[in-house]
Amino acid sequence: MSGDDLKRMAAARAVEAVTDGMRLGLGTGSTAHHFVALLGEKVRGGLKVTGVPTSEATRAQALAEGIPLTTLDETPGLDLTVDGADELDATLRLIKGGGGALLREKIVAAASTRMIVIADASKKVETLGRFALPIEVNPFGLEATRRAVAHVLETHGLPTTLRLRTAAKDKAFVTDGGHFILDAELGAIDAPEALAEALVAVPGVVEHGLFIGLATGAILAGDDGVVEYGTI
Ligand SMILES: O=C[C@H](O)[C@H](O)[C@H](O)COP(=O)(O)O
Repeated sequence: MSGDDLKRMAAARAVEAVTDGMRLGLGTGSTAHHFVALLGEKVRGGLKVTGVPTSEATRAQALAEGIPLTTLDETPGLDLTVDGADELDATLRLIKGGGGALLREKIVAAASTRMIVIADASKKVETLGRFALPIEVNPFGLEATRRAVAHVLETHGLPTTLRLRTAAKDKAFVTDGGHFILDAELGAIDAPEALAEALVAVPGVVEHGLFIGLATGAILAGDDGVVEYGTI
């Protein structure tokens, strides 16, 4: 089975957890894309939900699918967010932001009673850090912020190389919020909670891709089938 088939399989299981009247956070990325497409089919079949998209890309997809949308200003509390992840560990700590949507994803997940992660089974790791940690920063003072972030990494015994994420033609990638992303190749993050706290304390850091205490369940699809963790 292809990786994309596995993502769709995980998304299909998550759609089963959606019930009439739910206020949903709609994730971003290739796995969440399957979820939004499958949810759209259900909505066209009569399911009544409202969604808050976590990116402009997901907003456009959800609108095309006919999914009614709301905002966190109109609807500050959500029942369930379904989103992909770049990595997750056994305690449902995540790295997210490979697609650059981490800030809105984290705000939406934090506003949700439940968050279900959907992914192919290859995303599960023993120790977070194989995937480069995205750190979203304000463009103002980029070099000073980069130095301060490198210092935090050094004090946590981690590699300090930070790569400014680029888009087409070597231009800096710009998030939906107008920020840049520094990707940190860390290898293994032994103390994600401490690192998360230290990173948000750096002026200029808007958010980082460590999602801790947000996911309440996970659906992972592998060649042997679907495995669920936590509460679905
Ligand atoms: O910024 C992007 C998000 O955090 C995605 O949910 C994450 O990168 C996983 O994406 P995918 O499902 O495409 O692997």
